[in-house]
Amino acid sequence: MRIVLVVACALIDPDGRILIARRPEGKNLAGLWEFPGGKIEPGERPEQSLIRELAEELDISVKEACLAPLTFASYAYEDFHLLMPLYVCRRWEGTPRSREGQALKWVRAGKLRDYPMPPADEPLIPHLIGLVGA
Ligand SMILES: Nc1nc2c([nH]c(=O)n2[C@H]2C[C@H](O)[C@@H](COP(=O)(O)OP(=O)(O)OP(=O)(O)O)O2)c(=O)[nH]1
Ligand SMILES: [Mg+2]
Repeated sequence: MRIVLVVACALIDPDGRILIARRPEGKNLAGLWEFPGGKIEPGERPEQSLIRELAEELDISVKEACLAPLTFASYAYEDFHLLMPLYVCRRWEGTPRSREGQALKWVRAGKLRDYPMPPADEPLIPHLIGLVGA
């Protein structure tokens, strides 16, 4: 089974809400809500990949010291095994805006279940509720 390493981030605003993004039509898992992030490219450290993805997708600038590891997802999709560290970040520069056509939404951790997410993400929700409350 091919292991695909993806890094993702829960941005948390001062109200304790979390940013999720809707996967575009045409991609796998289209229409599901995910944490911003993406695949690690050759030669990158995970934190570098995440900083790059957050700039590409959301137009924000994040310092490595502002990324804290929370937990990870490990999930067997049909054609690959996803291993996805989830970081949290409460400090960034700029205002997140969608640069790749994804719908964005700030939601309370206790409301994440109202937004269909990839199956890999579901076990992450209790960790976020534990961190910021429902
Ligand atoms: N960014 C992100 N990806 C997730 C989450 N949950 C989950 O199963 N994934 C999966 C979906 C994709 O298969 C992969 C993310 O990689 P990606 O967003 O860079 O890649 P992609 O397949 O959308 O696009 P591409 O680069 O292959 O064109 O991880 C999540 O919460 N955030
Ligand atoms: Mg992505």
